[in-house]
Amino acid sequence: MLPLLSLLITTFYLILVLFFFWSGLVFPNFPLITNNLRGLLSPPGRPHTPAGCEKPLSQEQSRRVFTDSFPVSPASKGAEGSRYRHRALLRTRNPPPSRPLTKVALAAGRKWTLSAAAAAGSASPRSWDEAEAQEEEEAVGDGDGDADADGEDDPGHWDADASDAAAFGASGGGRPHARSLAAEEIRQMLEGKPLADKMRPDTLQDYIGQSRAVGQETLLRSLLETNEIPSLILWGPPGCGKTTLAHIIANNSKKHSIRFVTLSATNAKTNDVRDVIKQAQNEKSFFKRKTILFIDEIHRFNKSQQDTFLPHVECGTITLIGATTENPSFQVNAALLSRCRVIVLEKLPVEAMVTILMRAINSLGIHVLDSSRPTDPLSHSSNSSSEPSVFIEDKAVDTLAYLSDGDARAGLNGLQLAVLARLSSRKMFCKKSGQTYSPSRVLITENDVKEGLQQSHILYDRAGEEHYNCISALHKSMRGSDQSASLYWLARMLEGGEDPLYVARRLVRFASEDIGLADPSALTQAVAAYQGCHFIGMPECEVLLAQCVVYFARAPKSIEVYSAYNNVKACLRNHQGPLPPVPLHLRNAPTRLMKDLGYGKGYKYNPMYSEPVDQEYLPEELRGVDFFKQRRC
Ligand SMILES: Nc1ncnc2c1ncn2[C@@H]1O[C@H](COP(=O)(O)OP(=O)(O)OP(=O)(O)O)[C@@H](O)[C@H]1O
Repeated sequence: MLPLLSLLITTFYLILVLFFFWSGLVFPNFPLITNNLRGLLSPPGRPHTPAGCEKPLSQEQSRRVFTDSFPVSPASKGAEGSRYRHRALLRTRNPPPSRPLTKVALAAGRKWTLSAAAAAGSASPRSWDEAEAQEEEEAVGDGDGDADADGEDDPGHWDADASDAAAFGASGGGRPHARSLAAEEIRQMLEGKPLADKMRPDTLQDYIGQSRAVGQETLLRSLLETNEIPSLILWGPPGCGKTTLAHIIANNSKKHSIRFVTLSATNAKTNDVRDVIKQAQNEKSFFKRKTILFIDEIHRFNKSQQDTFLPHVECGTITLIGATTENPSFQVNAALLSRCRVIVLEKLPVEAMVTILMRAINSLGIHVLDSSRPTDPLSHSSNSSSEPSVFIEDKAVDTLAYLSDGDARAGLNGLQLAVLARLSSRKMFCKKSGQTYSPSRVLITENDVKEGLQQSHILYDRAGEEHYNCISALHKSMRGSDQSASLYWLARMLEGGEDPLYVARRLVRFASEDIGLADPSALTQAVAAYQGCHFIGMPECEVLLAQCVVYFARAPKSIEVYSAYNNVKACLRNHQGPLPPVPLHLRNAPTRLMKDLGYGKGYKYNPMYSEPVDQEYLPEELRGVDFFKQRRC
């Protein structure tokens, strides 16, 4: 009886455990893995069709899905990341029939075309949209880099980038005309994910500019090509391509079975880092698999968090790639810095910006209008298509390239906003008129792109290095009596959102440090400007600061007091032993006792003398020292 009972209990528990595994409660990936394991084990003649997949997967695809089913990093949110990849692979097999035309469909070597998509009507559009919405949520929740660097991107999308580049000659700066697309199609393509993200290149061939860092002859390029990735700190202004370079390295390393894990210092905790390191150690010891850890905005980790990486970078458990907009000499631990190669990425030059913008414009199917040929595209009726074509002035592209100030993200997103705004306003007009829509063409002008960019092109980081760079440039321009440069740096800070009181405080200091007694009223001016800023605030106070800055640039300069005072400070700091006592005759004697002790004795009260008074004011041992002439005492 007893053995039967224990057999029953054991069987019950076994069923319970199996149920938990199967339902994914204990190990959320289990159903996914078993589903795909079936595919892996299925005989070559009978390819396996996983749930949700219209067509059967080949054995190789099943194998990829199977291995990808395991969580690889906390950044990929474990099971969620693998589900994402799973769906992504399904997506390549089952393109959504209802999905609007994406740039995938525009490029040569496209994955599917509009008509092909329309023909493949069996997959449920509803479930497809739901899956996509969920994926987008996950991508937002995980942070940008997670999705990108862990290989969780939509393969259809990213694969298309490479073919886009091939189709449009991405590295060339020319402006080939794109295939005409209807405005509505373009609008749909632009909605959702930012254009900058959609256009992120996958390969070094598509990575524009930055030739000093990753040009043909550079060491980094050869290291990347041979997949010998050293620990790196990528330093450069926003939107210059740091994350993109990491994304390219990630793509490359995946081909060589190297794990690439992404964390962002804005939301990752020390424990997340520890988890990654632990996993990297396991991978290294059990599977001899390397791990590259990409930390976006590494400067946001404090010194002790940065210390966590040190021993693991040192012993090669992880290869660290950090991205920062801040000067790493100040923001990254010296010990960590000495173990990494610092790659300085620069603001993208205008030509590179034009190339990047043209790649996007072409992929959107927008026509560039040559301003040297004065034709009015709006006056022509549309061609064969019932919808209008979209045009952009070539000078609008140039302006966008100039104004985005080397920030490709600002440029691409500015383009996206300009096009969307133009297309939406056209739509509104149609609604108001209440008439049937008559086909016309849409032109994006220079003004549209300026509005699209708005203020975002002014590069100014109030909390970071740019703040110090600009105030230093202002100070030096005033010292050098260059009034135009002084005004320029002032405006650059104020337009970038700098606190006017911060500038005013610097002016108070400048009045004494650089003008000093050459024009003592400078200090009055500066204090008045400070108070004026305090009273009226921005934007009214900008002219107060401008007046003060120009006054200072024009004023005579003297550092006499400033340097003499520095000499005194140096004298005090260098003094050996106890400081000399205050001479008795200079001491005040408010009480009888003090008088009896000799305080104030022999002091000559100057107003009582008609002649200059011969009296010592310095301590005995400093007699005769002139701080205005000599530094040593
Ligand atoms: N060198 C480049 N070639 C082609 N496209 C680029 C390049 N640099 C940037 N881009 C485009 O600009 C977008 C933003 O670039 P990225 O995210 O790499 O900037 P970043 O330097 O990491 O900026 P941040 O410091 O603000 O994170 C990319 O998605 C890509 O579309």
